[in-house]
Amino acid sequence: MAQFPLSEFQKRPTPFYYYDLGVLDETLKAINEGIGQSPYHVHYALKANANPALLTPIVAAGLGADCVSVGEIKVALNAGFPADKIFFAGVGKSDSEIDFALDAHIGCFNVESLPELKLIAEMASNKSIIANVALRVNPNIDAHTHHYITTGLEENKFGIALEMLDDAISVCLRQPNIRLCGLHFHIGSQITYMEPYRILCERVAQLMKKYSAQGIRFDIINVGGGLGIDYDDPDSQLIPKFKEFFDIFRNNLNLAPEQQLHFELGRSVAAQCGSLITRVLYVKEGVGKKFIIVDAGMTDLIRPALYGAHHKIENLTSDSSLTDEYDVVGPICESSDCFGKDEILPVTHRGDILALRSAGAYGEVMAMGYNMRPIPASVVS
Ligand SMILES: Cc1ncc(COP(=O)(O)O)c(C=O)c1O
Ligand SMILES: N[C@@H](CCCC[NH3+])C(=O)O
Repeated sequence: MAQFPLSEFQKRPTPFYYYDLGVLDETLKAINEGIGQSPYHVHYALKANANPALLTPIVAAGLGADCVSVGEIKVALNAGFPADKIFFAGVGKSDSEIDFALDAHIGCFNVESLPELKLIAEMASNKSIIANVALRVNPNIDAHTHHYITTGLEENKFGIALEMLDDAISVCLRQPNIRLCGLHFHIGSQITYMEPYRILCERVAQLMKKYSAQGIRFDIINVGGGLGIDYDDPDSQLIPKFKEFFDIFRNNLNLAPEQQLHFELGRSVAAQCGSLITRVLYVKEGVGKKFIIVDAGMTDLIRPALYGAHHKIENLTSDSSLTDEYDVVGPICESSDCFGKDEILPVTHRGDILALRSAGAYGEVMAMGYNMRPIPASVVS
């Protein structure tokens, strides 16, 4: 069971994000143990959570940074990620973002289209520098996850279609200011079923074979992120099974000598160390149901409203052995502002403190000010 500093919580205004750095440390240890002696490198996807309190231990554990905006690159640099371990992904990098990233000498651009490639080449040439580039390939693999967070299908906007990869590679080889260092893939997020990763290994191996026959070698193969976590029962698997995940690649993808395999993990690094802590404002009787109205809303944690996601809800203060059934809802003027329907919880009262678990990833970073609400604070221990 997760431990919460409850007396500390009771003194604070709610809602706020709480991060347990002990859980994060265990997670980072499991990542490094899972990698072992393999030539694998994990880049933490800052989009999951860019809170500096989390980034400090992530830098210390030796992870690189996967960024999707200049804002994230700046946060990564401030947190101490070495520039050459910062990779810049994203389907719509603006001119000013490319300009900043070139000047910062980041490690690599994960390029998603031919026009973007040509722009980076032109801007690098104007600065007389060489940009490292990995081409993001759309491998047309179904990740069997929520349709909003699947990214590796032809119908998705991401990456360069397999049919166009030859063209993109020849553009790279012709451009003196581009150094083609890798191929990049990312098939989706919250993937709990490992078969799509095995299929990805097959696709990668086919491409490596095809291009090595043409004398083209990639220093880096980047297979993206996506490893899912257990939202239903976080305590049964607080630390994701990283070794099993890396083993899929160990068993299905033979790297060439000196070749590195890169991963961009976000959710599996940050989710389980975080909870959204909220107070019960009212317990309201409806027709045939009871509502727990809490002071956190979809503005603080949007995943339930956006994806129909469910975060485990725990009442941290009730000591009742009796339970009741409730819909747990927030104060926002939207019917989708609902954290759980027909939740069985200990009998709950005004003032009780609830934890919405597994909220360390895509929680605080996605908070917004709708209804003129403040962005929640964060507390670490
Ligand atoms: C290109 C890319 N890399 C890495 C990630 C991180 O994914 P996750 O948080 O599922 O590990 C994402 C988000 O899905 C992404 O789009
Ligand atoms: N924000 C999403 C995942 C998107 C991942 C980024 N490509 C979530 O909360 O699950």
